[in-house]
Amino acid sequence: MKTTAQFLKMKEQGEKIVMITAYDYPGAKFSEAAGVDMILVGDSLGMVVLGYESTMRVTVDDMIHHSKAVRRGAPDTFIVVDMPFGSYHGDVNETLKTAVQMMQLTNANALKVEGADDVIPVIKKLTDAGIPVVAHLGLLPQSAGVLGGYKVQGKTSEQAEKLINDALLVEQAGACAVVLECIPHQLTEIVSEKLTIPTIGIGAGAKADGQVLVFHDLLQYGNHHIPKFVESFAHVGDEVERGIITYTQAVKAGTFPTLQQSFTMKEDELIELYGGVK
Ligand SMILES: Nc1nc(=O)c2c([nH]1)NC[C@@H]1CN(c3ccc(C(=O)N[C@@H](CCC(=O)O)C(=O)O)cc3)CN21
Ligand SMILES: CC(C)C(=O)C(=O)O
Ligand SMILES: [Mg+2]
Repeated sequence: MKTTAQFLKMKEQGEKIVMITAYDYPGAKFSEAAGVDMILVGDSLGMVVLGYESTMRVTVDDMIHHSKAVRRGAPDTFIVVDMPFGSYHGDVNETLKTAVQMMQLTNANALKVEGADDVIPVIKKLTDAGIPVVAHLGLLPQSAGVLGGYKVQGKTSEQAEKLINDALLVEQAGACAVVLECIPHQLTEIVSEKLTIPTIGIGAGAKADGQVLVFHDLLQYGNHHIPKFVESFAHVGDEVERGIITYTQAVKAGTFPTLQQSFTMKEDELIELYGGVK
């Protein structure tokens, strides 16, 4: 398993960091086998796995449940778990308790929190308690209600300046990496140069130190809206659809199962049972 120190070294040496989200045992297993550097159990699971319209209804228990499965599937990969909406904005001691519970029950390597400002003390508190924290700036899905939807962030010089400053603040607070979501590529380049810790981009261009994509987006698994910044490297949904349609047709037509997929009783046992009549 890679460590935060190794991620720093990868940045120094210009080796890209590959991150993918995973939400269950098989997804984690495939990801580890493919050799990704980090897995994120994202609260995006609320949308792509649980069918909610946003990430706002995902709970700490949801995150723990899925993260445990991911750890079982990827025992040797660095796992980051999202703290969900509302779980880190109360009293900072309460947040630490929640964070400790998430770490202990899931055996994750780090937790991720969205934003700067009020979240800076949280990053400090968790880091001081020994919990590695990944920060998340730019488009903050947990604040979409306030930001006015899933919109690109940091397009004006003023917004960009605030984001650069926030990035420096989360680094100072102790963050071990920072996710940059949906910002102009030029801003990603500036932030990545200014920081010592690695930047992981999503919709943030090529200059981030690493990239992250949602499992179901990059594999096109599901019929959800796929954001513009995604490249789909496979079309798993088409295969799933084809497979289930074919199965349905086979059962209806009586072509499945055949003797090949059946269990057979020996002839003498059958004679015993029916007196030789089938
Ligand atoms: N399936 C999925 N993929 C994600 O990357 C993702 C989630 N869900 N849920 C949580 C957040 C929300 N994210 C999103 C979702 C949609 C857009 C999107 O549609 N953006 C518009 C551009 C908006 C603008 O014009 O500013 C697009 O056309 O891509 C962006 C980020 C990223 N995260
Ligand atoms: C989009 C990524 C960075 C995330 O936070 C998630 O998947 O929840
Ligand atoms: Mg998230």
